[in-house]
Amino acid sequence: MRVYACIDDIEKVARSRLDANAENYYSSGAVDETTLALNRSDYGRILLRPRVLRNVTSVTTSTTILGRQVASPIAIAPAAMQGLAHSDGELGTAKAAKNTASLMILSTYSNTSLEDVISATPDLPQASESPFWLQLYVHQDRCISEGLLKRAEKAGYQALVLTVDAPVLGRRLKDLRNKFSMPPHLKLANFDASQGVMTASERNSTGATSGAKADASLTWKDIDWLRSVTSMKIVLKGIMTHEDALLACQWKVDAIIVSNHGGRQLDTCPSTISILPEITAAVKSYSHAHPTLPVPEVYMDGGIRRGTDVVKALALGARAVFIGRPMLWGLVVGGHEGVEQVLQILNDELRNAMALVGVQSVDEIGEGCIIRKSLL
Ligand SMILES: Cc1cc2nc3c(=O)[nH]c(=O)nc-3n(C[C@H](O)[C@H](O)[C@H](O)COP(=O)(O)O)c2cc1C
Ligand SMILES: O=C(O)C(=O)c1ccccc1
Repeated sequence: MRVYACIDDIEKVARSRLDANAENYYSSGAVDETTLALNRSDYGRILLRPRVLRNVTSVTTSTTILGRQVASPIAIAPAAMQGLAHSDGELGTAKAAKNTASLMILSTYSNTSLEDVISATPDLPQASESPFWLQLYVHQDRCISEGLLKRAEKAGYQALVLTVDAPVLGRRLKDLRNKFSMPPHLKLANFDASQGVMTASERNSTGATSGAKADASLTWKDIDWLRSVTSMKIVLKGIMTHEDALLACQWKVDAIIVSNHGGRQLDTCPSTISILPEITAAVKSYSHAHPTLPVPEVYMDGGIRRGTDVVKALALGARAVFIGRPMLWGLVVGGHEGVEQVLQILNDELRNAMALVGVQSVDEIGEGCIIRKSLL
């Protein structure tokens, strides 16, 4: 396939190839798209400090995520309905995850079943090597979600990622105007028709009021319910305040993802990079107060488009970052090869930025690498 210089070049081509329905669904943020824009522009307010003469002949990006060795701190965020991007859908993304030894979170609302995603990578040595986590939207009928979790555990998923920022769906104006709906040739492959799982369009029209099948009644107590039905590790996706970060510590979840859902949920909430320091500080203070207790790992997503963005996120305390739209753009331009190229470009840029900042390993990336203007 064609070789691209950067993620923005891939995005341009991908967006021109999609029909308006899919292009708008993928690119939109909520309402005025204020948060969507901040997720990008706030990286520009953090500057990098190049340290020199430090021997950077062997820069490595390898790290661990929830104890699993990975080649890079850059991982794949869950995104619904990847069949809109490419006929391979989630199978393409899964293949790219395998080929690049990256971690991938599969969305509840995938067009490929969670079992088929795992079988796309049959040559993994053992289930514990599986690079897959499952994102969960809890159904009003809890039995349906329990069934999904049992299937995921059996198939070899290592963690469940509970998305906590979407009790109702954000108002994406273009989708409302287009009356966005999933094309009839696609299915929500983790469910069968009798389970009454809504399509995105149904959720759009009902999500803010009543009748949606996603369970808006979820509270912190439901973490105990999740623990009672699965032994997978638990990750909360969508934490944006220090209060909720502390609650996540108290509820002993394994990890949190600082995320505002790519600016698609509550518009005018802050960018993730601007709120990350507040979250990592809260988790650190909990850890100091409870030195014998394990604390959640902190990851983030939102607006990562450059290797330098990754350095900034790691400098502010994230252990890993997830990419949403860039993965979708890669899938559009080249199926699994396109996603691989996206990961390749970001990892090349990350290694380049690390060498120029003067560090050889991700552990060396810290506050000393950046100059932070006040972001709020
Ligand atoms: C088209 C699209 C679909 C998404 N679907 C889901 C989903 O099913 N579950 C979920 O937790 N997050 C979903 N997200 C949010 C992403 O996981 C992630 O938080 C966000 O895309 C990160 O921002 P970025 O796109 O700027 O990288 C979706 C995002 C997009 C753009
Ligand atoms: O579009 C999204 O961001 C998303 O998370 C979602 C929610 C419901 C159905 C499909 C996707």
